[in-house]
Amino acid sequence: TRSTRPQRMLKAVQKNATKGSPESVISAIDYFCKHSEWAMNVGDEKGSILDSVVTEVNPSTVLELGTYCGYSTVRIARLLSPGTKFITLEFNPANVTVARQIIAHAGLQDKVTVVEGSSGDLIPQMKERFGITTFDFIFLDHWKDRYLPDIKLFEECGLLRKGSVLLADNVICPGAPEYLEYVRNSPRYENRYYPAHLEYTKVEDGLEKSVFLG
Ligand SMILES: O=C(NC/C=C/[C@H]1OC[C@H](O)[C@@H]1O)c1cc([N+](=O)[O-])cc(O)c1O
Ligand SMILES: [Mg+2]
Repeated sequence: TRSTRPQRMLKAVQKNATKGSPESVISAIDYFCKHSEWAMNVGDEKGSILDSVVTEVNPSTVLELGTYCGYSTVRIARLLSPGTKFITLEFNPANVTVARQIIAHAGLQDKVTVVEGSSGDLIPQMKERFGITTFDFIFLDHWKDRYLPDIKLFEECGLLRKGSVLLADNVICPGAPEYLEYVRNSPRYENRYYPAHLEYTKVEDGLEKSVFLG
C-alpha cells in the first residue's frame, strides 16, 4: 500500500540529513516541504520565532502538544540546556513512530520523551507520571479546537506558575479564535502576537505568546 506523507518525510530525512545534526534534519524537512510535499510543520519562518522564544525563556520544563513528525520537537530540543525535562504529546500512533525516528536521526532522543495519547487524557497525568510540578514553556500545535480546553486544563491542574510562557501556532490559519479571545480577554495573561505566514506559503498566520501572571 502507498506510503504516508510522514513516512516519505522520514525517508527524505534519512537520505539527506547528517545523523546527529539537528540543523541538517530541520533543513532536510524544510527542503522536502518546499520542493516535494507541503506538510504541517511549523516551518522555518515561524520556527525562527519559536527558537527566539525558547532561547529567551530558557525553560527547565517544556511541553509540546502535537508532535506530528517531530520538526518543532527537534527545533526546541536542540536549544535546551542539559537536564531540561521535555515532553511532547502525539495522538496518532503512526506519527509517534515517525517522530521518534526523526528525533533519533537528529541525535536528540535523550532530550525528549514522546508520549502517545490525547492531551485531554495526558495533561492531568503530568504530575504523577512525569514528576512535573509546573511547565516553564508550552508549545501548542495540536488540534486547534483543543487549544482552549487544554489551557483551562493547565490552570485547573496547577501546571502553570507566574511567568509560564505558552506559545500557540496557527492562531490565524487554520485559526484558534476561541483560544485567542480567551487569553486576550483574561486578566491572567500578558499576550504578544508575532505575525508570520502559514508554513511554506504566503498565507497570513502567526504565533500568540501568552505569559501566565499567576
Ligand atoms: O491541524 C494542524 N495541526 C494539528 C494536527 C493535529 C494532528 O493531526 C494528525 C496528528 O495527530 C497531529 O498531531 C495544522 C494544520 C495546518 N493547516 O494548514 O491545515 C497548519 C498547521 O501548522 C497545523 O498545525
Ligand atoms: Mg501548526
